Amino acid sequence: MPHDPSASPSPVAEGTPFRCGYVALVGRPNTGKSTLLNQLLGQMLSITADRAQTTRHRIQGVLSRPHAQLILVDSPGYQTQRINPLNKILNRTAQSVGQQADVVVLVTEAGRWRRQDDEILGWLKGDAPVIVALNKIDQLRNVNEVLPLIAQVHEAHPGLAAIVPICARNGQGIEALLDAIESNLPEGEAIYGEDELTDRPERFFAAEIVREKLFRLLGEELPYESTVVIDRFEEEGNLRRIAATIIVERRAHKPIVLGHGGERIKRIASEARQDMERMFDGKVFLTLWVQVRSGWAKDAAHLRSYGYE
Ligand SMILES: Nc1nc2c(ncn2[C@@H]2O[C@H](COP(=O)(O)OP(=O)(O)OP(=O)(O)O)[C@@H](O)[C@H]2O)c(=O)[nH]1
Repeated sequence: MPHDPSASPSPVAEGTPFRCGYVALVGRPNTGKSTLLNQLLGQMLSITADRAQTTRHRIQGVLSRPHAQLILVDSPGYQTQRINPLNKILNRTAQSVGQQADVVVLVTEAGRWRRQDDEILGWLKGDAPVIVALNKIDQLRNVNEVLPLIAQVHEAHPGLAAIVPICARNGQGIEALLDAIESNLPEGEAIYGEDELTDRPERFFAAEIVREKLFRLLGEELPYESTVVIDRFEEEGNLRRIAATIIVERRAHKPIVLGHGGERIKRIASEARQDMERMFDGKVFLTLWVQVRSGWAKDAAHLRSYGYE
């Protein structure tokens, strides 16, 4: 809406503007991305299943702050890094992530700057603002040891939005990192309303874990229009009984997901169950089905037209 200078200023114009956008964590293996994500997860909300499953992003959670909504997304490179040669992945990550995210956080290690870190930064140039998180500062003898590295990275990559030393394991520096991310997000209203967010993320994560296994084990064969629905999620003490359905659009997709003699679906189920047991810290009985439901993708396309993706 055009600004009318004669109108009395809105509260937003007077105060801090609200910011909202997609944030991606990238980096070479073992730098602490998962640990950082877990550190953030404690503060994050998840999205109700319908909305999350319309997307090609893997949304990991939404962080609501007084003046910002941060939507953490996974990058394709991050998802596939275990089944692809490193360079191909980093390249792919860098190529796609700038288009996917409004802010990119390169997670690397304070004591171990590598040539690959420079390469990733080179690839990321020109897209979204990039913040470098120098992780594992607890491994330094003295935290001031990080200062020369900050100067060095700053000189080599003057376009960086921020360089923030952190310890993903104990949470040190995380607030500063969040502030840096927030100030680099575009101004805009929250994408997710309160009614779309839940503070009971387990169900959501169960679906996400199955989706991740599908992605990892099917790779290029993964039918574009597939989704995962949690049919049942029951807790009995430390045991969770979870039933999930992988929905595909065409009959021909079903054998791809099942694999020869059902081998693939068994592996998806077994790996997903192990991840869930780790995440939920308890026993999991997982039942997995594959169902053909023509037409569901049209609904998804309809939801996408709300502007998501
Ligand atoms: N000392 C220390 N170790 C950390 C910190 N953050 C992560 N680590 C350790 O670094 C190792 C790798 O951490 P992950 O979080 O799995 O790293 P990642 O980048 O997700 O790894 P990939 O999944 O291989 O890409 C683990 O052993 C973590 O415990 C930290 O702040 N300090």
